[in-house]
Amino acid sequence: MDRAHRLVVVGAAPLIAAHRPGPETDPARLDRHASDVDVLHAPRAQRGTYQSSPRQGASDRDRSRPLATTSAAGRRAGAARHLATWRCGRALRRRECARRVHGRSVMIERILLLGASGDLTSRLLMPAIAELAEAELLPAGLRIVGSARRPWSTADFREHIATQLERHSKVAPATRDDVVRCLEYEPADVTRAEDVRRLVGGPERPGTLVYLALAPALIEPVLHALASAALGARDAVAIEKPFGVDLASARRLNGVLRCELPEPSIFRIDHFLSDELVRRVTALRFLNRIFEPVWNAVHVERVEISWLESLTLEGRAGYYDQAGALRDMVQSHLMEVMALVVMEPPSRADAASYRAARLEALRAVATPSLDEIRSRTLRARYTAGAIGTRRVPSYVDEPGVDPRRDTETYASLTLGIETMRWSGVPFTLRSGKAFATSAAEIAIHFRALPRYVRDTWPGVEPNTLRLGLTEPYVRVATTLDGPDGVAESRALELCASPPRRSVYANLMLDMLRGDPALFILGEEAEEAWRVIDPVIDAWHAGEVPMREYAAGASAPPSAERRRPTSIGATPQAP
Ligand SMILES: O=P(O)(O)OC[C@H]1O[C@@H](O)[C@H](O)[C@@H](O)[C@@H]1O
Repeated sequence: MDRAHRLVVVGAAPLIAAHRPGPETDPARLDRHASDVDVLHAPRAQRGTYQSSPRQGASDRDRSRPLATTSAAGRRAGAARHLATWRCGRALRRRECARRVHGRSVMIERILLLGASGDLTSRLLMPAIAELAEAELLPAGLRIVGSARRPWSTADFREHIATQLERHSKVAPATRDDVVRCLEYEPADVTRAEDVRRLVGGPERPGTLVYLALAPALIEPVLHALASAALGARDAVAIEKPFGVDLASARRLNGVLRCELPEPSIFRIDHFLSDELVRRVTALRFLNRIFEPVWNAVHVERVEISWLESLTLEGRAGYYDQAGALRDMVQSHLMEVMALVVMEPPSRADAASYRAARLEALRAVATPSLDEIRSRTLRARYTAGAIGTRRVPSYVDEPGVDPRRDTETYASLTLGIETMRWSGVPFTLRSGKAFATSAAEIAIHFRALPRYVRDTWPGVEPNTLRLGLTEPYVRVATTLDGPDGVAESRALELCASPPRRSVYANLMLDMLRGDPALFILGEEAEEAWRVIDPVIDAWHAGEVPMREYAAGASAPPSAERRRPTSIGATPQAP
């Protein structure tokens, strides 16, 4: 349905209340209902705005903006602003949002950090908030309430965060002091509904972002506890990855979340999407005419997305030994990066279209068959070695690792995409820990030139486009006519500007602005698990042998060095 035809019901509160899920609600009915109706953000107990869902039409941001105004003139002005913003596209909207943040008209007035004594809060969240404070991008008056089991007072929490900011943040001491002064602390057991209700507060509370900075095992119980706190239209929830441990658990989490909040207020975090380097892949494709015409199976032979790290466990065995490289990196981050390479240009410059295009890309990934899993996936684990001068023990000897879990520290798989654009092109995703150096990039390998060209100009190489995921480079291997008619390969290199803000500052800012574009949809998480679940099952069943590589290796295990051949459908002729 087009925006011009949407139905706005003023005073729909009783209608909404009638459809709020109760214990007796049939989930199937609710799902059906949820797919054709969106409840817009309007202050609870005031006006309700009820709209038949355009799916592709309205942006999530537009949906989340309260439409209720007090006078006809105000409503007209609001509508004009609304339309202008919608027409001007994402770039302008971003600027407008920045003004709204400065102008204090953002919805989020309080951040409730559950898991406030943990590593994520100290190392990433509070430094991100401090970075935004230094850039004057925090809404004035923002309150930050930390909560964890520790029986701290607010003064204890402030002292703890001040020390952590000194270690992990580069902001000026005055900013640090300002941020610390915004902090409060309330001890709680966040798996208990009454504790969560107390933390969230009653209906008159400020618009609250509930940030679940918690261990994966706590997410589901905490979401159930949160369900009893009756989150409202001005609230939002942020959830870190991994989103579930398989398809079934991701569906369960989505079920709870969708009963509580509209999709644009659920921020499922995949921090790679907020990384300015990763985001460049869509800018490169959609803001330049020269790439899009060759971005398809006619010209591209294969695509590799690699994320190799020199990091090892870094004290995270408790989590990592249960996850492994496939769940930790491939199911979430690399599948999302692949979606950015695969997706069609969004039909509009708004969050809803952008997310829908990513989701469609993931939907098109073929579920690998057992034969494909045997021949096109690889798992491996590091053995003792050295990374530079650092001696590294075998993964199985690392503290906290249970060798019976058979956890991989390197995973690679080659997938096929069932679309007209990509049919037949193998996409290889690989990630691993304990390599000699960190190397992360997207490599688009173009098809070879016709044989007579290769015969006439020896040395001619097919083009490869490489995008750095941790370094701001874009390189294209090109060929020139060298002396004596021998082809010379040269790299055209674009050195893009370094990122402006840290990844967590970006994602925190987007949440405060209420912009969900760079957060994953529930269905995206489910599609990624659909692809990965059969691989996990086959690996557990011993269908693919565990290989080894020495810590400090400079390349993936040798079994993977073969080029993958066409996958799924027959490739189109070059
Ligand atoms: O380099 P970044 O941004 O920390 O991202 C990589 C990390 O991403 C995390 O999500 C993974 O759990 C880590 O294992 C990985 O090291």
